[in-house]
Amino acid sequence: MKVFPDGQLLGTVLAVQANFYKVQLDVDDKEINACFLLCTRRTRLKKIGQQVMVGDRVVIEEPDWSGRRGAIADVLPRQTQLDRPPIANTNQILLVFAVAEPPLEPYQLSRFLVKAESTELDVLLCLNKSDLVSPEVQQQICDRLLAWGYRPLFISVKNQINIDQAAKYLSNKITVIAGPSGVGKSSLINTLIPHANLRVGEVSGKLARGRHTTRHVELFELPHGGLLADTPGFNQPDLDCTPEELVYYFPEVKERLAVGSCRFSDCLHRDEPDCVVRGDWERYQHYLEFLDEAIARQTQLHQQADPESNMKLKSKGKGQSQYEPKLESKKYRRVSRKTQLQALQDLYQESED
Ligand SMILES: Nc1nc2c(ncn2[C@@H]2O[C@H](COP(=O)(O)OP(=O)(O)OP(=O)(O)O)[C@@H](O)[C@H]2O)c(=O)[nH]1
Ligand SMILES: [Zn+2]
Repeated sequence: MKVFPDGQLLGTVLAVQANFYKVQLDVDDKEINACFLLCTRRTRLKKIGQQVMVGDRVVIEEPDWSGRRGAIADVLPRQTQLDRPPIANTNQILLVFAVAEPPLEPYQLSRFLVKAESTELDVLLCLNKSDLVSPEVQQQICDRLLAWGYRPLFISVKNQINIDQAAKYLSNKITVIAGPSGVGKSSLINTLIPHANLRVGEVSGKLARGRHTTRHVELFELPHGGLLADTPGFNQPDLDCTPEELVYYFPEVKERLAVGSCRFSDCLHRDEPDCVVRGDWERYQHYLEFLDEAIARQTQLHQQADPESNMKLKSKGKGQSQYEPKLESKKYRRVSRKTQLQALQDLYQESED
């Protein structure tokens, strides 16, 4: 256990309930069983408005070992922050799809991938139920996804194929699992973490997923280190990026943009001349469809906002000012972490609808 000279301890918040935080203390020795304390938040943190989230790295003071209690004295700076689900320090998203039952739909997979990429976290792709298709079909799917810029891991929870490999990807990281309904996410979590006890194959009433249960975010500890959070099943995630950002969420196009650039800096890669993106790559049609959505969404937002929202007030000196169109600089502006990480929020909202 890491103990600071003044008796402080370091740990990770696994769950928040009412005003209590379940904190897993860091242990140096893997043989020692993880140690949990139920903690409160120091008044000083409340006063400065410092929230404590699931996933936060925290400093614990005054541990009471017999009562398994402690107090959170400080929160270390967050590396990442998802707002819905509210989880700090997530490293990656594990996208789970099935090769069959339900059938693998390229358009739906593409949507999930773009949504996941928009968080700017690492994206892992597991294709479950590989027991249901031949090795030849798996190879075809694999070749196709390689061209999309992804190397999928074929697994079968039923036949315990490649589960160790999947576990390796997750070790010592904080991972959020996502994917459509019925692909085997709960089955995978249960096989990775037997004590998680998620109910499998029920349409409603699942732990933390049912319509009528209170949203409860919890990180489950993986046996070989690392933490895993479940997300509710959802079928069509909403894309909420801007038209300019969209293209960057297709890994197979990033290469084209790395070696060349379009004639127009605000090119949306539809019918503009001298465009390096337009071409015969498989998901170009998906790109065009998602782009239409993003444009429609942006137009709607502009209409709701101030009518002068696409104009900015420019000072002309001597107290005078005048409206001018805003420059299209968004494409080269890196989107703020917060905006990117809000992308997963819809997964939660939609499942609650
Ligand atoms: N053939 C086969 N069936 C599987 C496999 N993994 C899970 N299943 C079955 O697929 C069904 C759905 O599994 P779940 O784990 O509930 O799927 P889920 O992704 O958690 O579904 P939601 O909770 O609706 O999001 C269950 O009947 C499982 O028994 C597998 O590897 N092969
Ligand atoms: Zn272009």
